[in-house]
Amino acid sequence: MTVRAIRGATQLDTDEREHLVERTKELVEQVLDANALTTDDLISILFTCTPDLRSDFPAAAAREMGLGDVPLMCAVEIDVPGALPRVVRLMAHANLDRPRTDVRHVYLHGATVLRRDLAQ
Ligand SMILES: O=C(O)C(=O)C[C@]1(C(=O)O)C=C[C@@H](O)C=C1
Repeated sequence: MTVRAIRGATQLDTDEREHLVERTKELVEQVLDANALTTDDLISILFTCTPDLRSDFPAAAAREMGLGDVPLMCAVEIDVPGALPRVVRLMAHANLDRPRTDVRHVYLHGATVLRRDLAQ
C-alpha cells in the first residue's frame, strides 16, 4: 500500500468554537470523500491554525467525528504579515493506492484563494 500526503484548508468566518468544530469536520469529511477514503485509511493528520484561532484544537473536532484512534497534532501557522486570517490547514497521510498526481487536495470557503491550482 502506498502512503500519500493530502492537503486541505478552510477559512472560518469567526473564531467561535462551534464554527471551528463545524468547519474542521467539513474539511476532514471532504478530504476523505474526495479521495474515497475511510478513517481506517488514515495514518495521521497534522492541523495548523493561524494565530488568530484560539477557541479550540482542530484535533478535538476530528475526535468528535470518530478519529479517536488516528494520531493527530495541532500547531500554529507562521504569522506572515498580510496572510489570510482564520485558516485551518491540514496535512493528512493516508494509505492511498494511486499516483500522487491523482490525489485530491481540498480548499474550502475563503481558503480557495490559497492554492487556486489545487482547489476543486
Ligand atoms: O496551501 C496552503 O494552505 C498555503 O497557504 C500555501 C503554503 C505554501 O506556500 O505551499 C503556505 C503555507 C502553509 O504552511 C502551507 C502551504
